[in-house]
Amino acid sequence: MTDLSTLWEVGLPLAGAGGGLGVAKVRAPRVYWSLVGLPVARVRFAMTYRSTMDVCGLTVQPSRLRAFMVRTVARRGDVQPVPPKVRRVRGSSTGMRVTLRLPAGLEPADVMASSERLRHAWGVHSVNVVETKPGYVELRMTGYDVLRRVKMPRRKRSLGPLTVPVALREDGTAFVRDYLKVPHALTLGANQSGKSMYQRNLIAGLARLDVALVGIDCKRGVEQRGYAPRLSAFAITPDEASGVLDALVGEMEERFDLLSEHGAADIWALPEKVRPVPIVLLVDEVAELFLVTGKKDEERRDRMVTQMIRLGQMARAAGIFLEICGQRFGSDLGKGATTLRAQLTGRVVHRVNDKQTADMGLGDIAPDAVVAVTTIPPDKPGVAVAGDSSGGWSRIRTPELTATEAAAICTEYAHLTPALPALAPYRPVIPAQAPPVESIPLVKPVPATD
Ligand SMILES: Nc1ncnc2c1ncn2[C@@H]1O[C@H](COP(=O)(O)OP(=O)(O)OP(=O)(O)O)[C@@H](O)[C@H]1O
Repeated sequence: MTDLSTLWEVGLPLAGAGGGLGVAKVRAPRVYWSLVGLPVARVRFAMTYRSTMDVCGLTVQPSRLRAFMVRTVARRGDVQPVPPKVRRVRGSSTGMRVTLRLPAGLEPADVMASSERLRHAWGVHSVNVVETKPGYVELRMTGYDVLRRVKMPRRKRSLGPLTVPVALREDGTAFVRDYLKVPHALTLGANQSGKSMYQRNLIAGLARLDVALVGIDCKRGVEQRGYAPRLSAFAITPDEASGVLDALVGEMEERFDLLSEHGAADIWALPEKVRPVPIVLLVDEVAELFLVTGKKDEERRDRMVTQMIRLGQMARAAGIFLEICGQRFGSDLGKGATTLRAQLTGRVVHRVNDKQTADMGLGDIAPDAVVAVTTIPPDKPGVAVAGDSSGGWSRIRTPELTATEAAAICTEYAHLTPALPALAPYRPVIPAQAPPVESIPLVKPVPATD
């Protein structure tokens, strides 16, 4: 009887706690990691650090001075190889970060090459190795798959004037679109891969900033219609798109006159009172701009492509940035496609249907990332590989945001929409009474521009 009641009193709470942790592991991985995973990982790391580094080949022979000190001062006969010095270990709600000082003879690439082995040795979900400064690397470990259910980290410091956190990286940090660092970008992906979700997150962030947004969506505006209240100009047909691109090039030339008047290299060097507002051009399904059905279309297509290339080559200094989206972007689109692509150095590639498309997106800037794109599973929409011209890349996933939520944000921040005289003919007309997203009229009749 006593045994039974002891079993009842002790066993039941234990079983309950075990069951609770099991549920937390699946339903609330952050809580589970903070309560169980992190303490275990810390102990495991501390106990196995030296041996793990040794078997991973991340140790070096000690210097002569050190060997001498060990033999004479510490009076030890055997002189052990030296692993990188652990400078800092920090836990977070998603993982653990360890700063290492590399001894002479080891370089960041050596540690990067062993990241898979380190991951298995310490039983964590992933280990990313980042060089923080010469001689130092940070091991960014995640305790669980943070991309399974995306929760963006809280912003600790204010980001720059033209930066938008768009997605979560697999190391638990925010993937930030920074227009001052990477002015023009390309987003690729097959149907249902998550391109629209990426654009929604981007526009939801941009809508809050002091920028003018210009939309080109030649699928009759189906994707961007909801953003209309926050757009300074909106084109839904190739003719309108051509007019908008001409107007943007005209605006760029005027801004260059202003820069040369003030002897400024870019708009950020201008006095605040004359500085024009930055413009972000969002192009949905770029292939629509390349389509031609006759001779007349061909002229318009060539003109549009030339204007986009000009913007890509020169518009950064004038504060005009390109954000282009499509399913594919290769030479098969037509003349000028690869020249334009070369200007778009920020790349985000979602799941694609073939390796060739992954190559189009990342082959020229981060060749190592191409294989990562081909392994994105179809049941994980929104997962993408982001690369930039530095050759670095990371796996990212956007948080879920519905079209209605993105439209509501654009309506909320509609008062920030600047009127750009050059683009006035393309300003969407929004009725005073906010209508349902589907019934927002699009643009005024477009005057002939040529
Ligand atoms: N980050 C994400 N997390 C969860 N679900 C997502 C994510 N991104 C996209 N999805 C889902 O995947 C589906 C396709 O997403 P989306 O419409 O963004 O893809 P797309 O590439 O724009 O497709 P299409 O080219 O056919 O318009 C949607 O049901 C969306 O809810």
